[in-house]
Amino acid sequence: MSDSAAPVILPAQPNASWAQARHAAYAAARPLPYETVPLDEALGRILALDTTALQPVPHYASAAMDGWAVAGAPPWTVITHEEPEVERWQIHRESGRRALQPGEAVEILTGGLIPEGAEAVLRSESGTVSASTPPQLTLGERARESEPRPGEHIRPAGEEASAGETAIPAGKLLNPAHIALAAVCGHDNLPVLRSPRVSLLLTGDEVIEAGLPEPGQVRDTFGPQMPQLITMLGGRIDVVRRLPDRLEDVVAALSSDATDEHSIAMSSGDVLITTGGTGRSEADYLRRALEEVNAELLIDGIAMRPGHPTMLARLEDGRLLVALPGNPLAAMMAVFTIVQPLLDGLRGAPISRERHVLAGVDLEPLPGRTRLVPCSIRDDRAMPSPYFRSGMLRGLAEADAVMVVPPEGCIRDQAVMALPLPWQVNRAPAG
Ligand SMILES: Nc1nc2c(c(=O)[nH]1)N[C@H]1C(S)=C(S)[C@@H](COP(=O)(O)OP(=O)(O)OC[C@H]3O[C@@H](n4cnc5c(N)ncnc54)[C@H](O)[C@@H]3O)O[C@H]1N2
Ligand code: MOO
Repeated sequence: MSDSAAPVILPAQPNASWAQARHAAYAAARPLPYETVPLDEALGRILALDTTALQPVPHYASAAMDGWAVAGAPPWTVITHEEPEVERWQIHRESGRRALQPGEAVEILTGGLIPEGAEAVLRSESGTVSASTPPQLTLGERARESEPRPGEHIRPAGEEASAGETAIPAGKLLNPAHIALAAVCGHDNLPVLRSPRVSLLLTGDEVIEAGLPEPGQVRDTFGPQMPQLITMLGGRIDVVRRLPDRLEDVVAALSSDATDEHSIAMSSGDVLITTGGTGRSEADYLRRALEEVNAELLIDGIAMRPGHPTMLARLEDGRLLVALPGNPLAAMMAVFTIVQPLLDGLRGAPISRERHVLAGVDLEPLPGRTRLVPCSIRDDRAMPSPYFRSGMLRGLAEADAVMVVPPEGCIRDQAVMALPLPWQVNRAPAG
């Protein structure tokens, strides 16, 4: 967290509703301080300060077409310069070297300097130059009757922005066009809000990282994808660590006091994300560890399925901690429900928006619980996947979105909320 940001005090939300949990996570975040990054690293970041034009844009009056800058009425005497030997990069300056008198013209390239006195640019295809000395320029057969109109094909200086004018206001989520505009305005770097650093702490002694697990073991589903998923959501992973299922190791990883060599160095991020161990069994240490480090619980369980044991806490030093359940689908749904809005808030972005879909089937009520169901969109209807249980991944892997089914259920053709998947936001919806 930013040192300057006062923590938001929220009442703990035991068994918060799904919507409360999302908003509490967003509200718990305060945008981080800004940093300055080169233009090619600014894409997707939030602009921290207004970007002004450092000089007029464009910064000189130039030709929009290849041809001749002309003054007065035709025919024009084409002037040439005495010193044609110029370096290649200066070629666009040549046309502006001396002022034109009425009845004169000078060759000009697209982007070339408009000389003083010029009134228009005549396109090369609209003019004919005689072989005489000095050469005379007249309108060619292909010229339009009114050509050239006053000011035609001249891009005036400052047409897009004057010097000092705000070209991109603070708070914008920077897209490629913003970056290009910042370059044109003369910037090499941009001030952007710092991306939230995320430390990922994976628990589960039964979890293996490669090969085929034996009964009682499971393959790790978080390590190979969660860092990239967090990156897609605008975070930056600083460490990924595995913790043994032992209270003192979990406490050490969360603690900013040097309880042992694992302290803070393991998890220095603005946000800590843990996986597993959220339960109340003898083997689950997360709750006890949070108590031991005096964490303030902001969300203690969410009335949703899957993912109900999810927690959000603030550690004494201000870092935020999201405890994801160990079940693979439950953890992913908890990421969409609270990690995404938390990262939105920390990076100064608006809360990511849900969309609406039409339910493709009736879904039974589940009193008191919101269900998050992977679905595919077929014929504009959301069809829930049969692989929706908390340990299953096939449903999400094939999904186009996640339906947010309210506790009272829904009927076919009813509009229900849906979460777009972070890896699909740039794709057209499936039909
Ligand atoms: N008596 C109760 N038992 C359980 C409840 C309950 O309310 N009462 N809730 C169930 C639900 S729902 C969930 S979700 C889980 C939450 O459990 P934990 O967060 O403590 O997670 P673990 O017990 O550590 O693991 C659960 C499950 O997930 C597997 N796992 C863990 N890490 C990974 C990983 N990196 N990759 C793949 N799979 C992982 C782990 O092996 C377990 O099978 O509690 C239920 N029980
Ligand atoms: O809440 Mo658990 O996450 O249903 O599987």
